[in-house]
Amino acid sequence: MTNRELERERDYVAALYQRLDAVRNEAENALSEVLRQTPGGTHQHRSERDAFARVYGDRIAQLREVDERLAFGKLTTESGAERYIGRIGLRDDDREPVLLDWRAPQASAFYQATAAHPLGMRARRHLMLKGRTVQSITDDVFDEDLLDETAGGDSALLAALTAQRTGRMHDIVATIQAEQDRIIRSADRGVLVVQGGPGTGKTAVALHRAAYLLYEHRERLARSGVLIVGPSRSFLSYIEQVLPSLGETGVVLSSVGQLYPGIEARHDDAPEVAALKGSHEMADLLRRAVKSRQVVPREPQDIDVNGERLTIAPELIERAMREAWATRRPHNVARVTFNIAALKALANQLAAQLRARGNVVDEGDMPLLFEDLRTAHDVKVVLNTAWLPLTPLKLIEDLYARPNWLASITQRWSPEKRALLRRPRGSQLTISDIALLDEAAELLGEADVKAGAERRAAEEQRRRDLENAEQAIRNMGVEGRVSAEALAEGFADAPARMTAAERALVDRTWTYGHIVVDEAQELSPMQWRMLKRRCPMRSFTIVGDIAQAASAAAASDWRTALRSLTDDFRVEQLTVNYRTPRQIIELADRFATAQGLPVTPSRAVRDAEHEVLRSTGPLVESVLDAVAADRAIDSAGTLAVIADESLLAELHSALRARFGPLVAPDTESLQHPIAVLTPAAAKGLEFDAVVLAEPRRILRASTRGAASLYVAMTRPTQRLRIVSEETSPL
Ligand SMILES: Nc1ncnc2c1ncn2[C@@H]1O[C@H](COP(=O)(O)OP(=O)(O)OP(=O)(O)O)[C@@H](O)[C@H]1O
Repeated sequence: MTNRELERERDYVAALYQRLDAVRNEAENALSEVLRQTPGGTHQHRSERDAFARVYGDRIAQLREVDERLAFGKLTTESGAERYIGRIGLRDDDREPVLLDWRAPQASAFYQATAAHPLGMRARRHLMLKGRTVQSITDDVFDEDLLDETAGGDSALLAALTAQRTGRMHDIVATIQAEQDRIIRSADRGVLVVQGGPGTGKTAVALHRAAYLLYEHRERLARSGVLIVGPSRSFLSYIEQVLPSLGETGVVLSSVGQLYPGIEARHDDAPEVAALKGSHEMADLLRRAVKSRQVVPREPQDIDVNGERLTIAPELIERAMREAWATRRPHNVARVTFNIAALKALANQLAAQLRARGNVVDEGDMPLLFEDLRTAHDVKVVLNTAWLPLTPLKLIEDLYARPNWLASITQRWSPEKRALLRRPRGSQLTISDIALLDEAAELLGEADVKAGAERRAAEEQRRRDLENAEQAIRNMGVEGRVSAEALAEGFADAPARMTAAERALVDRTWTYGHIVVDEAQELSPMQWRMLKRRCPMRSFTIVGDIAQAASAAAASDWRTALRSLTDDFRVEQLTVNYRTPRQIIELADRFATAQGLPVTPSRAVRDAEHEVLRSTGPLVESVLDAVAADRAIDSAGTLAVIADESLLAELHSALRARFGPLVAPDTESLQHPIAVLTPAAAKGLEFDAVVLAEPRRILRASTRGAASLYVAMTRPTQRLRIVSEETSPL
């Protein structure tokens, strides 16, 4: 029976691949057709041709991405109808669906149906493919009458969980579990927090949810974009394949250190500095800092305008300032109002002065006087001293590098607290600085009024491009096959041509349709403020584990953590650990609970083949031995040596000397079988095996040492070895 079933599935899946090839051919033919059209005609024609070529090119690339495991499941309904589930939807020549996109509502029973709640289904079948061929099938039967005909066999989930890790995260589309599926498909509005212990699939769920939302709200989100924020660059490279493999390419991935366009911060400050920079009070401090750059002079100022002496009274400056403040615009924008108000008042004063000396000055002369004053050096100096144009970088650098100024705006701070911010100009920006720069940019506004106007013009152009694209699609008769948004992106002249995702990355003021934040427990109030500005509609998926919060600026519960974002959020819990075998997670949870961390207990789906091993002895030697012993068990898997920063360099060079090119060249890379990492760099990642070097050192490294150690212990999918010089706290 099983063989017959297997053959049947092979035939069906083979037909699906034929269909995929046919669709791809269609796109390739359409592309060649477009490219064959002779260039020439109007600029508009050429631009349309290029845009169509780009859209078809993208479609072909997308169809290539979904080749692997195109179909992975089948539902049999109570009436006997069969629905195949895959990475994308496909229809046959008669437009009948032959493969359902996993995100379609009719596919949801594949993930949700159970024997107790079969949701109108008789059976669910998992199809395991190798290349384009079905290798095996496993069935869950919800109807006892069908038991005879079913295949049985290994669970697809266990096969996925025990598979060797490659250093890159894979999609879980074939084996999403019911509790995960509910979260993935929940409504996009508002703020959703997904809390779960390590390895419960939070990252996987977050990424699949992004893919789901893009499917469900394609039009809106293609225009505004989805942003995924992760803790580090190495984490982003770990997850970057997942969405393309689900056919989604337009998502913006960014680490917190990359959220300010044009700058990439890769290192953070010392914990107590990061905690201060991340705290709410920095928002007030920056506001005061900006305000302190709007100064009414104490004394009247005597100036010279083309040989004419003028005295500028402090009251004149103050009145102009009041006018500017009334606009409630940011500093640099309001400065324009200030300047105009001051120049007008000065022009009146100058006119009165000239008239008093018997000159005739009428209304027609006023623009000339205004212009004379605007270009006069002395006037510029006075107005700039009163209201200096500022860039975010200059404001932040001054704040750190000018202790007297800092003291003048932080009178209630202790000298020790101020000293935390002290730093010479030109120092490298840290991850914590990024949110401060962003806050400063918000308070300052566009320094260059022209740049603002150019941006508005570009937005207007994009709107027109979109209308033209819609028209071009109607003209070509390809409605529903090509999206106007994608086509419009191709209209821009080559150097400026950017996808929505690319535009979002370079534009600080871009607002996204949805933001996914991973390892969200680490974010500081200032970082949440920055993210709130990136999505004023507050449509967020926030995933994390409060017990793993290791950064100094992190909060210890979600309500406090999210205070700068919203009070109104819903929390979903994930409770099954898919990564870490029972023995390891039990040890880790016991340790974390004893340390007072707010652990969310999770149930492991499997037992380890190997118990947790402990060894003591001279550290470097013992680590080398532990790595060698593990390679003897599995020479092809991934292994991470995790240690406190202070031990990293020594361990890394010893490992390089012993294991050569198997070891990553630096302490960030993941593309080698053996990685050497701090707990912070290992955050969110996983390896077949972990060698944990000198846990006591990690525990004592900071006030959040216990959380770092908890993170480190929960990285392995198979084996954990704990190595220490003397006794270990574990
Ligand atoms: N339904 C599933 N099917 C197959 N694999 C799964 C499933 N859910 C999770 N996994 C796997 O479990 C591992 C852990 O998932 P993930 O990294 O998303 O966990 P996490 O909760 O984000 O962990 P951490 O808090 O440690 O960052 C990954 O390898 C993921 O692919």
